[in-house]
Amino acid sequence: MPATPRAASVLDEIIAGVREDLAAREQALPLDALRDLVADTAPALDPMPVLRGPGVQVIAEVKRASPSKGHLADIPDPTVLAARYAEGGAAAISVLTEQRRFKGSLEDLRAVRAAVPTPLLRKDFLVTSYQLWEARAAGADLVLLIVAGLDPHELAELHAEAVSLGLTPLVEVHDEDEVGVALDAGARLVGVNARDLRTLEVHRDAFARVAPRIPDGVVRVAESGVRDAADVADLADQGADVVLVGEALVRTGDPAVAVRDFLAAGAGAPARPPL
Ligand SMILES: O=C(O)c1ccccc1NCC(=O)[C@H](O)[C@H](O)COP(=O)(O)O
Repeated sequence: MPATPRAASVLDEIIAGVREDLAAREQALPLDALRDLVADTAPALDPMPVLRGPGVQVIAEVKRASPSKGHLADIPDPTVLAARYAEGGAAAISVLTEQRRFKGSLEDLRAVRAAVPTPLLRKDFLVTSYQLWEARAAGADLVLLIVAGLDPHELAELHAEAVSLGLTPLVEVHDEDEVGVALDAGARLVGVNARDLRTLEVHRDAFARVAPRIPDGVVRVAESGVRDAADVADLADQGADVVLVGEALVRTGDPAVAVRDFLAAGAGAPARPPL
């Protein structure tokens, strides 16, 4: 009997849209021209020394909307929010550049780059080398690579190319099995996303379950569903080096104060030793 085809997950649908938009951009700006832009771009910053701690560090996200929550916040000028994050002490700023579901853009990333000196993460669904070059040309220092969105060979290739461009890849996993794939690709910065990108369910126990599989010298990031300082303190106890926070920060009255509160809640965490 023929196997029943698997239903497309939310992640599959997002990536299909990303590939369509990407094709249009590649048409408008061929890779050679993009490489020329990168040649004129300042080298990427290395966020790893700060992300190792001591204390839980914060990656603060510029996030207008999401597939799970819809509209989150009006962010007419992302540089204003980014400046508040930097003032609060964020170790890095994540800028969503996916347009269809998150209402972000590469223009947001370029604008934030021009406004703050903090390391920047291009938060998107990266599936091709072209997007790494785009990230670098727009001033990103880090890129997200999602294990569930790539086959292991593609992941390893993109990881190696990102590193050769000076980018620091944040390799995202959701379960224990994906940790092995991330490490095989060379990951030194692993994010455990509490949100299952296939269903959008948030599993609050994900970090506690998955983090023990991540070796000691690898920096561990807890992603998604962090609501408040108490969550940061719990994640610190579970071995998180970094929290990546979107919704709670874009919805708060004062993002600088919120980042400071999160840093204070995780201040006791020890530094992660080098690998
Ligand atoms: O946020 C979503 O709904 C989402 C859905 C599908 C793919 C990715 C998604 N989010 C990307 C992220 O990783 C989060 O923006 C990030 O971890 C911050 O999460 P939160 O603090 O819960 O806003």
